[in-house]
Amino acid sequence: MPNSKSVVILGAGAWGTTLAKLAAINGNQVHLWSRQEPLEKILENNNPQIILSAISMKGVRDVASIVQSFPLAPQTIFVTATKGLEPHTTYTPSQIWQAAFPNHPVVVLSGPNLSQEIAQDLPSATVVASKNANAAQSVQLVFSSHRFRVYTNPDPVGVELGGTLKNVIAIAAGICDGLHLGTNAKAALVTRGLTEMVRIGKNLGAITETFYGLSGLGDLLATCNSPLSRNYQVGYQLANGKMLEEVLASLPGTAEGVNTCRVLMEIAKQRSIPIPITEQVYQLLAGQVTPRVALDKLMLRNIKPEFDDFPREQMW
Ligand SMILES: NC(=O)C1=CN([C@@H]2O[C@H](COP(=O)(O)OP(=O)(O)OC[C@H]3O[C@@H](n4cnc5c(N)ncnc54)[C@H](OP(=O)(O)O)[C@@H]3O)[C@@H](O)[C@H]2O)C=CC1
Ligand SMILES: O=C(CO)COP(=O)(O)O
Repeated sequence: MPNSKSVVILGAGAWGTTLAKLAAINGNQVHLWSRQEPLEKILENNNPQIILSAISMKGVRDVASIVQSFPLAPQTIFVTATKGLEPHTTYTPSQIWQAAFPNHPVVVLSGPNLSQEIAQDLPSATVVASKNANAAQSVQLVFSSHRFRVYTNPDPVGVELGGTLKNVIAIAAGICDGLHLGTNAKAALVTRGLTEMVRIGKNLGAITETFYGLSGLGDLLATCNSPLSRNYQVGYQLANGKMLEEVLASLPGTAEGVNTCRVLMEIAKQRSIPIPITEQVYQLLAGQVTPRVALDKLMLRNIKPEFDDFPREQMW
């Protein structure tokens, strides 16, 4: 294949395995790494043009520092598909990769991508975002197929935060469905959840419009409406009376929203950003409130205008 690339995928979990298949379908030479094997051989023998990380948030920094110890071609592109935030530093995965490899292009891949559906060959779309347009376009070509439509976007911060912040709202959506609160409640929750995502995103330097695209609203809808989502499952099972430890132990894979929620509360406190839904999810995960009390606390907040920053000329 003339445009075939050497692609190393780090993390042989649900998402890494699915992305490896998508890249292989297009004739790329794909090498999937799980931490049971030595990374050295894969990196040294294959001269990767693209290194994609689908590692859970908790492993990103360690894996990035292992990769740092190997010589790489200067044009090697890093792609990150992790949806999480690092505790304490509050870094996003792409910030960790960019800090470890300051001279390499970094691309964020994120969208409404429940891996089980993609693995069944169902149609799906995603976004690849980077400050480096050429790098984003290269990654777009690697993964685009008749079943996986890949868009480029110049706002990596917004794309990455969309995929990360929606996980907390998906926990809340699972609670909403687990309590059988109805379609009106779910619509209100998801819409106000998007408002929280935009508020945090803008504060962290994202472009607002990005949150209304695939990686924001798109992923929010997919994750808040699917029992395939691990984050949704956390909320649903908590609403049905299970303990958090019990839910996490039985979950197939990682629910990043649990840790993301804790990190978001730190960010919101430092920057005085109001995020009431996230705050109730946080208190629920910490065992400080029951689902019903969290609901009442949200419904009984002070009444207020719908939008924080409606255009001045449109106000009364
Ligand atoms: N599944 C999905 O539908 C999607 C997932 N994502 C995101 O992708 C990321 C991975 O998700 P997913 O594949 O589903 O999760 P899984 O739990 O299935 O896999 C997690 C992966 O991370 C690796 N890992 C975990 N901790 C460490 C560590 N300390 N050091 C090295 N490797 C580690 C695991 O390795 P090992 O197997 O050796 O434990 C495994 O390869 C998450 O951030 C998730 O939000 C994004 C889009 C879709
Ligand atoms: O990010 C995802 C879909 O886009 C996967 O969601 P979960 O991690 O909640 O399963």
